[in-house]
Amino acid sequence: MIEIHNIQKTFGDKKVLDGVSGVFEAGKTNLLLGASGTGKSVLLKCIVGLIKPDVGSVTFDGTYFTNSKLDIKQEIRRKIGMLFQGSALFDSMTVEQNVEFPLKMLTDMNKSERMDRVNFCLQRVGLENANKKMPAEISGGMKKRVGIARAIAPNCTYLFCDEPNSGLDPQTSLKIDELILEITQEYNITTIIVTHDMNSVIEIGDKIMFLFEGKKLWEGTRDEILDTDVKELNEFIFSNRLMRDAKKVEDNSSM
Ligand SMILES: Nc1ncnc2c1ncn2[C@@H]1O[C@H](COP(=O)(O)OP(=O)(O)OP(=O)(O)O)[C@@H](O)[C@H]1O
Repeated sequence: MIEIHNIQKTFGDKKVLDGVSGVFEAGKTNLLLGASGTGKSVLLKCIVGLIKPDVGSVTFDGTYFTNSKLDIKQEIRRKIGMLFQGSALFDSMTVEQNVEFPLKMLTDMNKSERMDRVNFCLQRVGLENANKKMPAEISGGMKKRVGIARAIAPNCTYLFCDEPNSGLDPQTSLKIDELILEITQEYNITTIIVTHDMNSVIEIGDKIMFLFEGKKLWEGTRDEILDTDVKELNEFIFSNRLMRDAKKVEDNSSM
């Protein structure tokens, strides 16, 4: 479980995060939802320690992270897996070498242990025959799978995904969402996903935090989101025609 308390961040004269608090539970897909520029990525970076918040704290399973000593931070960082926008694979390395990379950096496994783990993770994401391929030779969806395999390779306790569906077609997006959900539940990972994709909300939104202009305006589950009376969230959701149609169907069936 990750807890954040009163996170505030200002760049120049722009207050990007204005006192955001919340709890992200283990074994659940926790979504950070909001329009472009509303502070989702900055919040994610504050949580993982890539940006230092001006005010506020983050704890990982009760261990205080913000302002902690380096060794405590490093211990927590070892348990963090990251899936970056665009996958961020190393282009000069094979798929296998990409997944092996964090094991070399973060563990004292020997070569054969590393290869066992690489093969296990690649199999888990459905890529058992891609070991020797280069990133340029595989599709966007496969790259995301390699990114997920790399993120979970060191047995992560916490998984952060920054817009995992960016650049993917709807069908592939759904498969990636399902894979993240399955892995989260199977290994009881605390997963935080930055997204503005309403399909992901409906498919995998165990818990959703809606950010608007740096503030948390709403939180709840995918079952609650269509009935919200928060004006800004309604405007965000129903700017999507499919969502308007889904709401009509829901309203008609409850009449
Ligand atoms: N390092 C930085 N220095 C100055 N301003 C920044 C920095 N990082 C982010 N910002 C600003 O903070 C605001 C929020 O950015 P952020 O990337 O968190 O938005 P977002 O909600 O993730 O948007 P998107 O969905 O488009 O990725 C933006 O106005 C952005 O320009």
